Amino acid sequence: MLRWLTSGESHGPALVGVLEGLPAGVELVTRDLQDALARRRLGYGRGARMKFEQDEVRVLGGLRHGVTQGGPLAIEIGNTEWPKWVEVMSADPLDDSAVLQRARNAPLTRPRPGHADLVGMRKYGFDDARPVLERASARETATRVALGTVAAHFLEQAAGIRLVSHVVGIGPVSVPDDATLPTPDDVALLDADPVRCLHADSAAAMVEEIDECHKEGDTLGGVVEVLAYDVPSGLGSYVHGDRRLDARLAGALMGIQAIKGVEVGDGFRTATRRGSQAHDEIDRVDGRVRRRSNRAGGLEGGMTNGEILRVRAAMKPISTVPRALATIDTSTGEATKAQHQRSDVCAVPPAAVVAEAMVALVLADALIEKTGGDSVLEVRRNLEAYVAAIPELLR
Ligand SMILES: Cc1cc2nc3c(=O)[nH]c(=O)nc-3n(C[C@H](O)[C@H](O)[C@H](O)COP(=O)(O)O)c2cc1C
Ligand SMILES: C=C(O[C@@H]1CC(C(=O)O)=C[C@@H](OP(=O)(O)O)[C@H]1O)C(=O)O
Repeated sequence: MLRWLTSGESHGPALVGVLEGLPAGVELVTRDLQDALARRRLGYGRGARMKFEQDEVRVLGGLRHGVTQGGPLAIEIGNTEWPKWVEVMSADPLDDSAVLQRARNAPLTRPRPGHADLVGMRKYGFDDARPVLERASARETATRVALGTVAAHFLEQAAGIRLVSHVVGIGPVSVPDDATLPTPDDVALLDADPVRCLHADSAAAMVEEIDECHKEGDTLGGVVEVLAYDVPSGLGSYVHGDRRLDARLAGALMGIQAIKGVEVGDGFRTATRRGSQAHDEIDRVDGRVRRRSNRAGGLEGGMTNGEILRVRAAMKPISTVPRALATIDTSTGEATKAQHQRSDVCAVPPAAVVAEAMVALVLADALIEKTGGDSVLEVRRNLEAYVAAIPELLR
């Protein structure tokens, strides 16, 4: 079993991620994590913080001389904004009243609609939204990307599985259904595109939509897609709901801040079709079992079926709307406008990178579940034995 946990606040000293259950022998260097984190910072429409903050990565455990050791992998990502927040986020009490009176330390009492602020204050008994927003913030997704990068290295080295993510919609602009799917070889091209989209006309229209929205003091959401290539057939299971890989992928994707819907394969579009147009007919071509289409997105009965795995996640528009939304002041009960200092206009491109990381973690867990194994070599050997044992007529 592969488990992961993250800790840390948006403006605290650092975020920390722990990955437990990873086999030994995964080759990885700190630079790989830095590159993946840099990819998460890309994207047209991100706010000021992305420009002046860096992700300072340090591997604290589980990696030696560029190879995982089988023990929990611990990764620290320093918040370079920390020096400005030392007082606000101090772990120990502040006892100097002058310090407490500084504006930055004042309680936040104008909860922002669409954020965790209001309910978090009720639930955890705070009279200040600060502790709520610090942990609810999507800053935490940096840790997920770091952990997901480790999982992706494992998947490729143990099983040849490779992933790629891209943006298929921003606001009202969507990539046409028949657009060519990107492959893992397109990652550099996707990184170079401001909205992580290879369909040039759609990408241009998305940038235009972001500019328009920015001018009007508004925000945008969109849809991202993750593709996994060369996934062996038989990861996940139909035998119980919580073992279905589609359920596990949906849970992991819905666990990302601002994700409000998940589709597997053609997803909601499948519901509008007749059965004859909804499924992927089975054929035998050159002695191999093949599908005539991949509407199911590589998943049937909660298991991978050997086709390209394809999942989408819908992100709601950024909640901190510059043209501030109505709220109440929780210290007076009076009507006011929600607190706002700075924010992204659109964070759909980075959400694609985060979604890819979550899919990598779930697939890595499912692969280890199928093969067992304490080292990359053992996982590979077990996977090869499983595949070799599939009867010829089922291959
Ligand atoms: C990569 C990424 C960046 C985000 N940036 C912002 C932001 O700058 N401002 C904002 O209000 N929300 C941002 N969000 C969304 C909020 O974190 C999220 O809406 C909030 O925590 C409430 O959670 P919920 O939308 O899942 O209910 C971002 C989300 C992601 C995935
Ligand atoms: C810091 C990141 O994203 C942040 C996510 C976020 C939110 O509310 O989720 C709000 C913004 O932070 P702040 O309120 O400090 O400007 C984003 O910049 C990041 O992705 O690294």
